[in-house]
Amino acid sequence: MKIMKFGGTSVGRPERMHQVKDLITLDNEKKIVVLSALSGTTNALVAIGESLSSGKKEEAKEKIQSLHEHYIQFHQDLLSTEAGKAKALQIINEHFEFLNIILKISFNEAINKDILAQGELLSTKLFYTLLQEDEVPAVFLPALEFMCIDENDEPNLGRIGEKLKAILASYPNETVFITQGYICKNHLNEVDNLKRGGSDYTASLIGSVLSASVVEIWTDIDGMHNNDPRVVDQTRPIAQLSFDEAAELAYFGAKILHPASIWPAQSHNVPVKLLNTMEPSAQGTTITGEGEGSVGVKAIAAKDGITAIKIKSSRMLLAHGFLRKVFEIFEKYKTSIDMITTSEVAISLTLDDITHLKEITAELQKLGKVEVDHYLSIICIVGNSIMEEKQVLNKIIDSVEEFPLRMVSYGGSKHNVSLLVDGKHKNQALQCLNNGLFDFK
Ligand SMILES: Nc1ncnc2c1ncn2[C@@H]1O[C@H](COP(=O)(O)OP(=O)(O)O)[C@@H](O)[C@H]1O
Ligand SMILES: N[C@@H](CC(=O)OP(=O)(O)O)C(=O)O
Repeated sequence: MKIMKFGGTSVGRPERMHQVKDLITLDNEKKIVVLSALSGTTNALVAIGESLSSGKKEEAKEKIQSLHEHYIQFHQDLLSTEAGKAKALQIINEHFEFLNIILKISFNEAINKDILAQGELLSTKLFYTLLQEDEVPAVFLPALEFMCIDENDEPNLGRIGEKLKAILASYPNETVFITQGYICKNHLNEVDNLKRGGSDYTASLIGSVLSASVVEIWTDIDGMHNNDPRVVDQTRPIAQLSFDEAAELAYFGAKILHPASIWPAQSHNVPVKLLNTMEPSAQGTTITGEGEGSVGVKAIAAKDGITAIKIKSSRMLLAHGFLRKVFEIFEKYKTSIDMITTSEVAISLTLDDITHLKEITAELQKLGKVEVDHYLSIICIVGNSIMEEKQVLNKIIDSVEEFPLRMVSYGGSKHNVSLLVDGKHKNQALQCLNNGLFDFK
């Protein structure tokens, strides 16, 4: 059994959906095909939810109308028979009728989650209609029947596995199963989701519970690049990464992968491949337990919107138990820390979730003087045992010498060096690191 996940860019145009159909029918291996919403759809649904939450019903109505028109055009280009088109139109109209009904009722967070789920429901149903039109045998597998998260929003692997295996057992002879990425049920049995970009996570969770042969993430680029191709000139795909390297890159901003999508595959040692739907023969990136191979810098990623907190106290570090008190405050507000450095009189740490910043700083002020800086970026340089490579830190520091460094984290893991810079310097710093650390001759 293999898992093939196709992102929004791979299903966002009718001709690309046809390519996806060709790719999933190339071999006879049993496969679960996980689809995201058409590119742009989840953003549009988020915008509809925002209009509704601020009481702007007319605005929401216009946004629903314009998305509806997009789908009407899409199905006409996707399908060729009158029967196929009629079926697709009926699906589209049902989902947009639902959105229009929501306009008339009072809005809340649970309804918002229902709105966000429409994208993946539409893409999978339209794709399934295309398969039916072309007489490709396949089973439609509703993710809401097996994908679930607990009261801490964590996937419940045991239950997912049990439910999914029970459903699959009723189709012993079928080879192609189509399901939705991103969406799930929560502990209240309401529709929920795995957070933005979460279809990769769906694929990896399924791959893990079924001990799949591989999880393939099909997207619009030929694998994980050594730097962010959206902002850096001259980047190249990396053929091989270890799970740890890939997890660090995803966590620190490499948009090609959802940050949580590595651990499920890693826990069952299922290889993950990043492949290009538009160029299926390209090698892509293979992520396994043994990415080890060559020592050295492999890639750079960056995470924006970081907040740094400095706690200064002359009574501090020599007093044992001080760090525990600081960490307990973050634990109380379920807020995780990314980077941390300490000195004799101060601790600096970074957060990307500032939902509870006010409460956290109020409590930290009881321990010392607190300074808060916003709009920072963490740049993460990842590679196998990079600390063993001579001069690596020198090269990194030399490359970014023109930018003030707010924090440097070295030694926390042998795979990673992290720098904290002002967000306005991020793009330039990424380019300078690319020039200083990689050879493009
Ligand atoms: N290090 C990186 N390597 C490859 N792609 C990256 C990297 N950092 C950012 N990206 C961006 O990630 C995009 C693919 O992710 P995404 O848009 O979520 O695709 P999909 O719609 O298939 O889920 C690429 O088009 C690329 O611009
Ligand atoms: N459609 C969802 C889930 C997702 O994973 O999308 P993509 O695979 O296009 O990043 C989102 O946009 O967040």
